[in-house]
Amino acid sequence: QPKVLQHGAHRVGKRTDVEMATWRGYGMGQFIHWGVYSLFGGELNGNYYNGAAEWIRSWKDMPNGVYDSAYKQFNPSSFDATQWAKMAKQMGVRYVTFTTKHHDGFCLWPSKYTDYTIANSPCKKDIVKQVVDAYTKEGIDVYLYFSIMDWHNPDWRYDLKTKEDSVAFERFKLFTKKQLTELLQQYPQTKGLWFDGTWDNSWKKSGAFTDTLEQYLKTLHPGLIIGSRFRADEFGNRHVDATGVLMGDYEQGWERKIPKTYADVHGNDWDCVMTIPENGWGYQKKWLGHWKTTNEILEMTAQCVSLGGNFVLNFGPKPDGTFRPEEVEIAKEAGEWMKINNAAIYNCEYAGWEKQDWGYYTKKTNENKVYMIVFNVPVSRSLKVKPSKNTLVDKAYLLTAPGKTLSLEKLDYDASFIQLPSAQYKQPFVIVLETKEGGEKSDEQK
Ligand SMILES: C[C@@H]1N[C@@H](c2cn(-c3ccccc3)nn2)[C@H](O)[C@@H]1O
Repeated sequence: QPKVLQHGAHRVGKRTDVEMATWRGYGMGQFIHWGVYSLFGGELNGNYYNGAAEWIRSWKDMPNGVYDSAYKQFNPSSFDATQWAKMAKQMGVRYVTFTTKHHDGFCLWPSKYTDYTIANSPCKKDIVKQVVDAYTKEGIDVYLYFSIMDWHNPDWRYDLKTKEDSVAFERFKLFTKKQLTELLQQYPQTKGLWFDGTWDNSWKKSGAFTDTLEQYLKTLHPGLIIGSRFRADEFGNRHVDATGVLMGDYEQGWERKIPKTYADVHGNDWDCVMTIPENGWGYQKKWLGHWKTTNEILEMTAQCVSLGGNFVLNFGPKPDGTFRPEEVEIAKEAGEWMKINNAAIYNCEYAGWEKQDWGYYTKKTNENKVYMIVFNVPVSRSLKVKPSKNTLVDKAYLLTAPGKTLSLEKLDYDASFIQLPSAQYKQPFVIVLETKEGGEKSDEQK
């Protein structure tokens, strides 16, 4: 493979513009999966599909005709985008990613390029517009999810084996470009596009097209943010090109998984998208397996921010447009915690301090402040703190009690103990460490 790629990454390292700096500081986001699949909720004739509910069309027990005519029942009587946006605002999320078209091809906006849209359902509302407008009004940035793979479009191909395949896929690529143009022109508040359904050979063999299309979209919409799941290089590599450079503005591979260490993120921007049940993004009548508690979700949020990323939690509204009670409760509880502690989540980054058992460090961007987000108080109530080299702790206090300085008992090897007052620690809490330069010079600085 040649040293210089024609259609690989065009930038090495993070984007340095203000739009990406805003994205980097979000901390917490919301994903929403809503569409025709929500009507089924993972169930048909009393049988439950044991895969992800939004994939129910691919279930062997789901006749295509049954699924493909179901949009005629899509009539969310209780849909209220303002209510959705207010719930999200209360939760403390700062961006939302909303499904405009999932793999099934049903468009939640009145696209001119297919009849399989909300305009031909009983609902008729421009759902995408209502969501974009309502969330933007609440001050939450909107990103649009778009599945390249489109099971409804007869020109979609999983692979390009014949001349006919290639002719059809050319039509499909043009259709895709037109729909994306439509979305950016009709919903200009959009800050980015979240692509999915790009793992098949047909797309991997379209590296040059993905490069040209991404550049076209960014010209159409300057500042647009697109993750690494969109592109392929001319050799069919995805996410990382043949020379090992990320293609995209952030690493978009962290779906239902969180990096273990900072090394795992390879210096890229990234976010993790996560479901509340173990799997399944669209509404599911019966959540199979474990559902995450609010404390688990807060710990995942802290974990992601501590490793320089954002945490995005998915909600799957019911066909009537309301949320499950469990989702409403999680949004409320998480919001109560975020209201008090969001300083340790918003506009924070990887601190680079040695991880301790009590929880996670985050560092306020462009400030000499490190936060300890404490989830596990040891029976000794002594929290070990070991700043990075050439950094000293000047002052420590609970975020909720800035006037009461916590004492640090010095230990060997540049570490200290913070002795917590005896109290009941029922909630995760935050300690603020005001830092200053000093201590032993790091190897590089000698
Ligand atoms: C954000 C999530 N991405 C979609 C997805 C993921 N996958 C998938 C495909 C191959 C391996 C592992 C996961 N298929 N569809 C899910 O349906 C949901 O939209």
